[in-house]
Amino acid sequence: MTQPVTPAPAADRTFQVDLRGLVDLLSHHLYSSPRVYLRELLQNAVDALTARHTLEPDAPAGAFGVRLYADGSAVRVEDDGVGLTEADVHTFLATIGRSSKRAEQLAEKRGDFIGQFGIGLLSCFLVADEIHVVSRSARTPGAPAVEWRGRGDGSYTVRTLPAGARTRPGTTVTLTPRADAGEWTRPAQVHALARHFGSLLRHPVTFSDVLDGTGAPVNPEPAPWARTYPTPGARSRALAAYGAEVFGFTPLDTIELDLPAVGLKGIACVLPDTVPAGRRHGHRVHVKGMLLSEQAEEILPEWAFFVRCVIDAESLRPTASRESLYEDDTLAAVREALAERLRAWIARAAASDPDLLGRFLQVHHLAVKSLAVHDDEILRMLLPWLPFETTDGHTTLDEFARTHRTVLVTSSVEEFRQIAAIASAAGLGVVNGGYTYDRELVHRLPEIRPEATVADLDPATLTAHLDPVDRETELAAAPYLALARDTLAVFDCDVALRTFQPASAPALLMDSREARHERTRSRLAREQEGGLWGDILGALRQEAPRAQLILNQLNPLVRAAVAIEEPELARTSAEALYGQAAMLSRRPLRPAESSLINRSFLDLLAHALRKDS
Ligand SMILES: Nc1ncnc2c1ncn2[C@@H]1O[C@H](COP(=O)(O)OP(=O)(O)OP(=O)(O)O)[C@@H](O)[C@H]1O
Repeated sequence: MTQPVTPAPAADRTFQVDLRGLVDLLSHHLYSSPRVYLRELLQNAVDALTARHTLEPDAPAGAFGVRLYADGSAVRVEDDGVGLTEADVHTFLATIGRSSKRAEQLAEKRGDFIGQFGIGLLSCFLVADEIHVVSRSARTPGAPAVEWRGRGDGSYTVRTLPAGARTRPGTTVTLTPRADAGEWTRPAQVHALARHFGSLLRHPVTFSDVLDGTGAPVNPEPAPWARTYPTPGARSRALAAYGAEVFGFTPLDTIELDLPAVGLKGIACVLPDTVPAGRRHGHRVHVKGMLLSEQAEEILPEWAFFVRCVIDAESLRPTASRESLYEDDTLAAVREALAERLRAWIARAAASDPDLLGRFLQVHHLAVKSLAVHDDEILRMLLPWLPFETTDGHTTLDEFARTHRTVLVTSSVEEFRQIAAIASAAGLGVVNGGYTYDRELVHRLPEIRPEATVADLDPATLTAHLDPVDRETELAAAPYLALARDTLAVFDCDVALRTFQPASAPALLMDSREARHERTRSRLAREQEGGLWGDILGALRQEAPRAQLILNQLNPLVRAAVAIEEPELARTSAEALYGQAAMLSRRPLRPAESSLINRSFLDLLAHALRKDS
């Protein structure tokens, strides 16, 4: 008997990490641009100040700060923050993915800090091969100052410094940029980046150009919404000026945003120009003053594409790259609350500032229409004010409904073009329902104006309402109509004679897109007769609806045409009437139609010249 083989216990092993590869991956592939190294250094310094203030709660607000220095050959960031002991350096600085900001025994809450992942410092390898840190801990005042040098290959050294090396608590990080990173580390650029990322930071930050000895505060003033102003007018002018400075346009209006629950403040700038529907703009998002993203889309719903915002929030969570926000419940609630704020602004304008509302709708009616389709409240507030194309020109629906008890609406722009002139001559009020949202919105008018009636208008309905001609005229015109039908048979077009206003319109071409598609399909089925496609297309066949050319008996040209005796000229005149009516409908012409228009024009010209000679 053979003994069962007992498998040897599996040995526990540990992943091997190629440090150089890991550092390269995190530092080069997480961030969008090398410039973020400065944001990460500033953020670490600011987080260290936050920890220091928690440690020394009685210290005055501006007691601890951050100082940046650059001279073209080095960038130095010095802070009066909480600092590090040698043990801290091993644990936090030298361990990728370890962050002091997650440690549970901390008095501060994790939410007090901007950082949390323990990888931000690696971004320094985007511009330098070595990170040099000197630090003294405020938590352990007796501990000596410590020096750490971390290199891009994953190696590092630590040593304690002599007692006099750094007397005050805090940390200094020095980078010696690589030759290829000069663009990001020259003094003027460091200053510009510090202002870009740090202009709203709440701790004092200064910049010094060591070469020319100049220095300047990076964030000399609080955020514009945190300042006090002599009057409400001065406040709104200052906020608009700030919007113009950051976005490069003068806002049509500036909406203040304030959500105390998440410590969010900021402004929404209403764009002064139309934006293509659906195109979303990025917003500038600061967290605890630090600029995280200029292109954050996620703080507002899609319909809000008529504003760009600058916000500063306490409790939104950035992702590891820091260039977007975590999609969590807080973000969803913020989005909802900000949307509510924009709605309230629209409601206020509709209720009490018709001038502002008019300017807003002139530019953004498309955005508002897309919003009104899904939002009953906006629909109720704004539908009467929205502009539509109608047989009375461009007008608001409210105005239009006042003169037309029954509002007729077409389902395509083409149909509107075909029948607008005739319908308005007959006293009918028609709205062009062919543009996105328009037909749907017009049909909802009775919800807010119960006295209004809305009905669809299609070409067939209108044709039925055109007056027939008397029997005698019909008989006299029969030969011409037969010839015209024969000439236009290639376009599947019937020809009829009616009387309608305006008399100046010689002919109407009644056709719809569906009818044209149906005719194309039938034609293909005929061409493919017998084949697989012929069977399939044939099975789908319906009675192919025909186009209709309706000639206007009231029009002098038509009267002259039906009396033409010369058959060639009669054919040409029918073609010319068809071509003119097709052009008036402004739909794209088929190649056969374009050549028909060409041919009939040249024939008529030749005829006229022959007659004159
Ligand atoms: N200026 C500083 N002062 C004190 N401690 C610092 C400073 N800079 C870095 N540290 C320490 O090094 C740790 C790692 O920093 P790093 O920037 O890599 O990550 P983080 O800030 O914790 O998180 P994130 O990756 O989200 O930025 C920090 O948690 C902190 O303990």
